[in-house]
Amino acid sequence: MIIGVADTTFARANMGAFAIDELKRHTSARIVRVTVPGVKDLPVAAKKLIEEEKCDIVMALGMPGGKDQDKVCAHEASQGIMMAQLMTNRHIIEVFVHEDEAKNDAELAWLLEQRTREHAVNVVLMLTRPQEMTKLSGTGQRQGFADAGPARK
Ligand SMILES: Cc1nc2c(=O)[nH]c(=O)nc-2n(C[C@H](O)[C@H](O)[C@H](O)CO)c1C
Repeated sequence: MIIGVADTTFARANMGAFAIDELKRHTSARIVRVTVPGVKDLPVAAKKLIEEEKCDIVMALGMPGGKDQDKVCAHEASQGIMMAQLMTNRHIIEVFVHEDEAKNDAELAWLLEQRTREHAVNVVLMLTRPQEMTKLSGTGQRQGFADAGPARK
């Protein structure tokens, strides 16, 4: 099994390093990493990891900024990532932390790491123990901030 990790220099933390550290805690799968400038470069990076590096699944890690043009970029990048998934029939787990989700730098640093790590666990489960994901179905999981939990009647 091979896991791809694509991250960006635009992000304000080393999301790739967090992902690889967490993946290694849960799997001995080979990991291939690539770093690109920004989120709009992630779709082709992920597609190349799948097609050229034979990755079974890819984490696409990015941090959209807080400006309007950043949000447009992020939307375009998401669409590209979805297209790459459909073209390759492989999951590309998009891990985006929007800069304005956090109330300050400290919270942003924490969120960039926490969301990345929690999605790395998802990736390992999806790849190696998908039945464990099914056990979590409908439980209101969130990555980073607190889980929402299941809705109650
Ligand atoms: C406006 C803008 N905003 C972001 C952003 O919020 N987050 C990010 O990771 N990258 C951004 N970029 C850079 C583009 O994603 C891309 O790297 C360049 O357009 C070069 O292809 C751009 C150009």
